[in-house]
Parts: sequence; structure tokens; C-alpha cells
Amino acid sequence: MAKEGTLLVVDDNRSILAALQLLMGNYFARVLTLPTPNRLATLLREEPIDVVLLDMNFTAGINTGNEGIYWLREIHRTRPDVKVVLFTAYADIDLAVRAMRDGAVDFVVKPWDNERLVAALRNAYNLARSQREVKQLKEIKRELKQEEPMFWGGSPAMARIREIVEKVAATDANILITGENGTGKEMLAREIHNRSARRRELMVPVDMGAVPETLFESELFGHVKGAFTDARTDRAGKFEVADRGTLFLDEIGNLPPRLQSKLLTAIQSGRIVRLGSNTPVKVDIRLISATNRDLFGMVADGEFREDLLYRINTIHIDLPPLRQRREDILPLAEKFLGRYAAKYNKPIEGFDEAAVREMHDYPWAGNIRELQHTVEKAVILCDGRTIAPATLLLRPAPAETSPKTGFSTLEEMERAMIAEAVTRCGGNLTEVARQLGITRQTLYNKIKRYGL
Ligand SMILES: Nc1ncnc2c1ncn2[C@@H]1O[C@H](COP(=O)(O)OP(=O)(O)OP(=O)(O)O)[C@@H](O)[C@H]1O
Repeated sequence: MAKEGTLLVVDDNRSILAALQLLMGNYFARVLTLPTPNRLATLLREEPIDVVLLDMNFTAGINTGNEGIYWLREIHRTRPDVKVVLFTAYADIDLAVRAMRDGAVDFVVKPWDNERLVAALRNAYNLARSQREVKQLKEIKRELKQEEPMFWGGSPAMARIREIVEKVAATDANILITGENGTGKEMLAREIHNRSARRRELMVPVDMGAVPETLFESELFGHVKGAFTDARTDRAGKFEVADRGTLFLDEIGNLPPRLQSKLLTAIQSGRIVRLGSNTPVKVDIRLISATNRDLFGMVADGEFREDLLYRINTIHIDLPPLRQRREDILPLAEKFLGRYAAKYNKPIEGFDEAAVREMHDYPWAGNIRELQHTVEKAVILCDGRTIAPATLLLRPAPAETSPKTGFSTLEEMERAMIAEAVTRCGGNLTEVARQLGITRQTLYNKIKRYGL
């Protein structure tokens, strides 16, 4: 067993300190000892202590344990992350209960059983470590969090959605957002999170379209060391990282049936179990799910659990594709233009009339994402003060293959566009995804779905 972590033993009996230094040195990287608790706070500030084994009775003759409770609170005041195991010569169950209520993680009675003491201290250490890891993950995410403001636009469809969002954001209702790729599902989820009481915590996105199926479970629920071949350390799943915040499950339609059941259990019980562990961990999350697939159709085909669907779609919001709210195309394009002109330091003032017309009539199969990429490319290529069709580079292919010219469904059109782009790019899928303004994973999903 690898020696890890720092243990501090506080006890006024020096022979106990010596015995434990020897015994626990086999399990912890460092063992510190203190014969009186007076220097506790200083030591906690100076040393990277993970676990404290704290004697309950210091003043000879007063064996009420009160001093132990006092020092327990002091430890938590100085270092709330440190785990405390209490040590007492008296098997006083009331005291144990009180101490646990005050945040001690365990209680060991003297004379102690070595195995029991080692187990209690190792468990306390594992708990400290995994909580620290969750905290670190949250900090990393917080740093990465970049916020672009959501643009609502002036369409009646978006006005209705805005009304719903204003009503439900503050509640903990689970929300399902449907819509084509790039319609802004994740952006809307973030807007809801930012308007909720959970906004000071994280919104943790998990893209089920990008995680390999074999890793779904560990990604969501975490794992303990040794749970599978590559599990070299304990790892928190996204559920734990999102605790007290919002979990955003993107492409939820990709969840295989076995994990649909596990997800349902986790939502219902408010608890998850890391892979390879038996210990349930309480989690408090608000769930927002998104998909571009027809989950109701998938339920009818037996591919998605009906009970899960009803759990995740307390509120259902369907985001319209950009071509159904054409009044928002130009204002959005202008927002992106402002953003990218500043980013690339270009003195561009706007779009010329022909460019405005082209953007307005274009089908935007990749929706807002495609519009955003198109404008970014145009800003990079533009040498003058206005963007003309020649720099917009809207592909003629989608316009030619628009429903007017013979496709009876959007899916047929999408299939043709993808097939055409794959040929045009000589099978380079990264380039195809870039040109269509969708992610590579979305492209793979579509290629699979259309049997291309
Ligand atoms: N209302 C909006 N205002 C401004 N930018 C937006 C808006 N909606 C989407 N975007 C931008 O468009 C891009 C795609 O948005 P987002 O990732 O939210 O779409 P999505 O529907 O979740 O896509 P996918 O289905 O591929 O996961 C992002 O860069 C986002 O910033």
C-alpha cells in the first residue's frame, strides 16, 4: 500500500504518541504528533495536514470530552478540509454522536484495536483526498468558464421561450432542451443556470456525444482506484463536481440503456456510487438535458426509457432552428461581427446589402454556430470596411439543394449536404465538420444515422 498523506496525532500521553508514530508511519507519508492541543491552529496553518486523530480528554480528571469537542471546532474553523477522528478512553456513545454531529468523521475507543484504528484513519484520508479533488476540479472549471451573453432576438418563438425561462429558472425543475445542432441549447442551459439560485456554483457540461461509451459511467459517476485497468487513482464524476450546481447532459439521446437506468436511479435517489465502490455519495444537482434527437420517437422505438424521459423533461423547451427566425439572423451576425472585429483588430463596419440578403436566405443547417463561424471567417478574410458575399463564402450547395429543389424533408437535405461536403473535402471529416459548422462528434453521429 502506498504511503500517502499527513496525519497529526494529538494526545497528552507520550507513550501513545510514540506507539502511533511507529504504527501509522506504515500507512501515512508523514506522521506528526502534539502532546497538547495548544499549538494545533499554528501547525494546521503551516503543515499540509489531511487527518487529525484527536484525543477527547486533555485535562486530567475532567473526562467529559468537552475539551475534545472544543478542539474539534477549532480545527474546523482553521482548516475546514481536515478530517478529524476522535480518540477516547471512554466508550461514551452520546459523546460520539455529538462529535459526529460536529463534523468528526469517526470515533475510536481506547484501548484501541490496531486494525480498526488504521481503517478509520485511512478512510478519513481517502475522504479528505476525494473532497479536495472535487474542489480542485471545480476550481479548474471556474477558471475555464467563459461567458458570452445570450442574444434573445425578436422572434415570437424566442419570446415565448424567454417567458418560460423566467418562470422556471429559479426552481429546481429538470429541463429538457431540444433543437437542431448549434441552435444554442448549451447557451440556454447556462442562461437558466445563471438565473437560478445555484448560479454561484458550477454548471458542469457533459457531452455524451463526445465521451466514448465505455467511459460514460466513470465520467458521470466517477471511479475508485482499481475499478478498471486504467483507473490508477480515485476520480470524481461529473455528478459530484456539479454538487449544489447544475449538471448539463448534452446529447442525452446517446446514453445506452444500462446507463439510462443508472441515471434514473441517481436522479431519483439523489445519490451516486463511484464505479468499484459500495459507498453512496449524496449529490444535490439540478439537471438540464439536451438533445437534437427525437426522444419521444426513441421511447416509441424502445430506445429510450419512458420513465427517464418523464424525469428529465419536467419542463421541455424546443429551440427553433435559425431559418425559422430569420429576423434574428442579421442582429446575431452583427453581434458576432462586433466581437470578431475587436478580436482580430479589424476596422469593419458591417455587411453590404448583398451579403445581408444572402445571409437572410441561407438555410443555416448548422444554425447559430454556423453563422458564428461564417462571420469569424469573413472577418479574417475581409480587407475593407464592409463584408461582401465574396468574403462570406456561403456555400452555394445548400442553397441549390434547399427544399425548393426537390427535397421533401429536412433530413434528406441534411443527408445530401453532408454527402456532398464529404466528397468535396475528399473524406477529411475534420474539414467537413468545420465547413458545416458542427462538431466532429455530431458529424460522426449524423454519418452513422444516415448510413453514409
Ligand atoms: N442566442 C445566442 N446568442 C449568442 N450566441 C449564441 C446563441 N445561441 C448560440 N450561440 C453561439 O452558437 C454556438 C453554438 O451554441 P451551443 O453550443 O449552445 O449550441 P447547441 O445547440 O448546444 O449545439 P450542439 O447541438 O452542437 O451541442 C456557441 O458558440 C454559442 O456561443
